[in-house]
Amino acid sequence: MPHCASFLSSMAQPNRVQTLVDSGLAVVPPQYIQAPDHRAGGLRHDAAAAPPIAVPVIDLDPQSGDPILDIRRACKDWGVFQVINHGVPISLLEEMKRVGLAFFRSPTEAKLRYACDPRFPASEGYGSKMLSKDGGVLDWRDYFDHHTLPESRCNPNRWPDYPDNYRHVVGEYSNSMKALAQKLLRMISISLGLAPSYIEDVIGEVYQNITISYYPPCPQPELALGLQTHSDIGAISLLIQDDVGGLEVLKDGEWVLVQPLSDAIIVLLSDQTEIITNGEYASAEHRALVNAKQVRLSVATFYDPSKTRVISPAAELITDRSPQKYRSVVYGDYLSSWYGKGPEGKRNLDALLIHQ
Ligand SMILES: O=C(O)CCC(=O)C(=O)O
Ligand SMILES: [Fe+2]
Repeated sequence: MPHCASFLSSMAQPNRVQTLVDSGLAVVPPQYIQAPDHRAGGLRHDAAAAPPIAVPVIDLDPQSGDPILDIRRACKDWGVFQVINHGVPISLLEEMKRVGLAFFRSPTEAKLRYACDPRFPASEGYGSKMLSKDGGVLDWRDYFDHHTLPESRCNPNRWPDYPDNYRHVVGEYSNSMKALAQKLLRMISISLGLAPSYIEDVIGEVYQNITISYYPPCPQPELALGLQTHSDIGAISLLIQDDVGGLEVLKDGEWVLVQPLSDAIIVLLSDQTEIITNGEYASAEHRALVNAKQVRLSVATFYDPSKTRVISPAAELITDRSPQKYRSVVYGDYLSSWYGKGPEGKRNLDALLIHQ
């Protein structure tokens, strides 16, 4: 029975936002409508409304001076900054976005060959719903998640094989992001007076995931979010975005748009860095807005500890004036709680707070 067969195949293929949009949707389905106090009102493309404050841009070129002081200030005041002259070829940033977009522009059946397994959170591949819990508001986003490090979990055969150079580009991009994350974590450790390798030593063997996010145009952008408010879970995230704009970070209670800069890489401090630094540097709360007209694409590289690592505040940063703020946590436990409950701002980090 054709009717039955098509019903079964739609059951087997979880919805993607892009498929909904391609079906000619004029309104946002109820599962994607945010509660009124979570709504962003959509992306305001209003040239006159230049932000009164902007996310810091730090030049990493050693000829331009010592960036450690700038990094300290940006980590303390923002938890997010953009870096330029970072050593990663701009052509590689462009190529990474280009192959990602080509994958999302390919036919649905071709994309579904790489569908992630919806039974497991953060499973590799093409997906849309990130959290394992049911009933939460859904993000207006599709994604492709690649497991890139350690080598034992990296299998490029599970990545798209088109365009021809897709797998090669992701491999090169992974190497470049690893080198940049190591450089930044060393600078961040130094900026706190810790040994340069301090944060890397706590993290242990690195787990790196590269997630391409694809945000289709949204018929009612004022009602939905591309990605709900969250801070990233691991140690540090490196993000590139196209020129559409939509990433916002929370700064002193105000949402600030991260201005797209084609040669920059956005650095977001994540929750484990907040714990290790005993709250000296807080992880960045951020969200992604959608808009009615344009597709938006970003590529996030997450640099995270191994699941068995115990993450604790650095003893060197605990003093009488700054007592221990967080309990220690096994990273794998933190991860399970996050994927089970969802972010809701920073609730998973708040659960570790030691109340003085
Ligand atoms: O698309 C963006 O700008 C944000 C992506 C992000 O925050 C994430 O993947 O965790
Ligand atoms: Fe994020």
